[in-house]
Amino acid sequence: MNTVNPETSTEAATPNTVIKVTGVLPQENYEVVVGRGLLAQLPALLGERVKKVLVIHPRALRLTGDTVRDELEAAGFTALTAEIPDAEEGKHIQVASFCWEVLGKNDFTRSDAIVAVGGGAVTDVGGFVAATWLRGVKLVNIPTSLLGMVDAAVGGKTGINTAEGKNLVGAFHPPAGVLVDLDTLATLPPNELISGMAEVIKCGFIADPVILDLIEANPEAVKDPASAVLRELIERAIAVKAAVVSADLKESGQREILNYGHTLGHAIELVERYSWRHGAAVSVGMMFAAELARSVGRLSDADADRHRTILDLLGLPLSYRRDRWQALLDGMKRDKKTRGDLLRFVVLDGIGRPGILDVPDQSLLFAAYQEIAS
Ligand SMILES: NC(=O)c1ccc[n+]([C@@H]2O[C@H](COP(=O)([O-])OP(=O)(O)OC[C@H]3O[C@@H](n4cnc5c(N)ncnc54)[C@H](O)[C@@H]3O)[C@@H](O)[C@H]2O)c1
Ligand SMILES: O=C(O)C(=O)C[C@@H](O)[C@H](O)[C@H](O)COP(=O)(O)O
Ligand SMILES: [Zn+2]
Repeated sequence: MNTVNPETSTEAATPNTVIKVTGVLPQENYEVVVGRGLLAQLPALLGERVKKVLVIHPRALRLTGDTVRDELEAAGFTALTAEIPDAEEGKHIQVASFCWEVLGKNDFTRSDAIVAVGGGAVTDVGGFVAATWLRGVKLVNIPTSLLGMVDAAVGGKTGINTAEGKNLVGAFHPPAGVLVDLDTLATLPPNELISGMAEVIKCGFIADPVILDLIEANPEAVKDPASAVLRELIERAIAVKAAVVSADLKESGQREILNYGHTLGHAIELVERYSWRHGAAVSVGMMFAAELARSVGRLSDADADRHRTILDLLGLPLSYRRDRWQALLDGMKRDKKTRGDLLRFVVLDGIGRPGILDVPDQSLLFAAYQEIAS
């Protein structure tokens, strides 16, 4: 990891960083490369057996998608693009079906590949298409949002939404590699960068307190896509995620900690019909989890209050509508961590000390919600 003096420095001349993800099977091992100008690495990542590549990208990133296709064509691949609806609209069964149709009509075989280029929504649905086409073909992720870089493109969770909730259909399908090209952040809207910071902060709370210290010391530098401090945060967050998924790819236990703030967060996204950014919803979800942990005596006042301080410092939301409690509760019941009637939450016993809280008593949840409701 490139530790830097953050205030003024940029990271433009920093060499690429490689973070390894390991698994039980050989195909679960891959590298996340962080740097600039990384497209040149794509042909080697795909390998010589791959002849055809489908580049899946959102409409909003047509230029980037076309650039990737052209680079692949120049390297001798047959490359096609599938342009899909932007953001959460893309995480839909009809979009997956459209991609399957393109793959079928163009005779994609098991030795061909998919490259997902875009934010987390695109790597989620592109990954789902890769996981399901012929029961699994090679996938390379090129995340272009901060959230995609630090979280969605890494770890092999792929999926789509259904009318009942977020990510309810999906598969674990690790990519063959992830190219985190920091050049792509130049065009990312500021609110999307802030949304991605919520997942970075999540990694700080569950595993790496240095992340929190860096943000508190440099609240402006973290919003600058060229800053050295942002790069260090990206690498630290990826390192947290890589370590967790290397230990527990299929979420049989430890991986649940990456869901910190998501039980309420996903319910807010559903209630808001996906008009909220994922990171914004997770921010409120972390506030809720902190209040819950405080209320049962697991988290100190100081550590719970630090949630408010740091999320507020970046302008992330801290509260949600009081009158939506019942709808939120209904949404939370469909969370994947739920077992029967038992709602389960990732909570902290301290910064960097995540655990699970089983909640059979809904009045406990309601009381904690009152602390963040507006
Ligand atoms: N699979 C996982 O482990 C995992 C982890 C975290 C989040 N997610 C999922 O990721 C999604 C959120 O990802 P997101 O925040 O990247 O949202 P997103 O994919 O909707 O992208 C956000 C917006 O930014 C635009 N965009 C992306 N890169 C850009 C760029 N470089 N320049 C200009 N515009 C750009 C997109 O087109 C979109 O409009 C959610 O669906 C969430 O559930 C998945
Ligand atoms: O990788 C994981 O595991 C996570 O939980 C990361 C989350 O940030 C991400 O939003 C994930 O998609 C949530 O997964 P879900 O299983 O709760 O749908
Ligand atoms: Zn998330």
